[in-house]
Amino acid sequence: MTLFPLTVRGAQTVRRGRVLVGPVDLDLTGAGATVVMGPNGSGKTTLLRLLHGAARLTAGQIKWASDEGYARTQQGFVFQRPVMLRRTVLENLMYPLRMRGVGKADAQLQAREWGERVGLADLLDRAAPHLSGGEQQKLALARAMITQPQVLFLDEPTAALDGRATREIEAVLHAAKASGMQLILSTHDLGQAKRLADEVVFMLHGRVHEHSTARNFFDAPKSLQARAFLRGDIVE
Ligand SMILES: Nc1ncnc2c1ncn2[C@@H]1O[C@H](COP(=O)(O)OP(=O)(O)OP(=O)(O)O)[C@@H](O)[C@H]1O
Repeated sequence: MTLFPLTVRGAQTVRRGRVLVGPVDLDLTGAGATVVMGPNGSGKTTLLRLLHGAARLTAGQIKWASDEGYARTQQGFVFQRPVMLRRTVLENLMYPLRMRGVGKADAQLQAREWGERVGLADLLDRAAPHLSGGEQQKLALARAMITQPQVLFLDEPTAALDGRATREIEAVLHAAKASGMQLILSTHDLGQAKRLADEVVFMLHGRVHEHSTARNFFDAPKSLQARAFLRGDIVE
């Protein structure tokens, strides 16, 4: 069962009388990687959380093509700052599988495989909170992917990382895309957006300002604000 298209109509989230995001209308067809861009405070994180069902929808609708319960099991989320269990890397990787009733031996086997895939094979017995920032983010990525969700949300997944860790994480994301996983990620890193995006959602003041193919967005942005943003100017 496919989750796409995702249909968003008049979606809005309000906190203490202030509109954080919306109203947003958006149709995502599952075209590989959707990169959400925009200046600080434009609502990227809130939009991702809304689409994932982690932020409360004050008005409007967000509908996946499949039923809601199934859609929930088919989504992973990687936060900007990873949240680790105070256990070993292996146990962190096994956790989502065990939660879904996978047997211990099988979970361990898959956890080892995924640990290897993201370059953590030598650190499986290390306490997760003792990993470096880059290692923790790789663990968070593997832990979100281990259940093989159809959609993976990533909120600035490499914001605090150096070039090498960023490259390694992007390699995992390219492999995920190639395997058919849909990515919806926010990033400040223009280079990363160009490397990963199939389409771009450009946010401004809590609204979707532009939604187009990556090629059109980077080569011929429609709005003045998007052009200014791509030039590195301050956009208000
Ligand atoms: N829990 C909250 N309570 C009140 N206001 C919030 C909350 N979370 C976010 N906001 C506000 O909502 C707006 C959108 O924030 P959001 O974090 O979604 O933007 P962003 O584009 O991800 O920003 P950045 O690039 O700085 O991470 C901002 O004005 C922010 O201050």
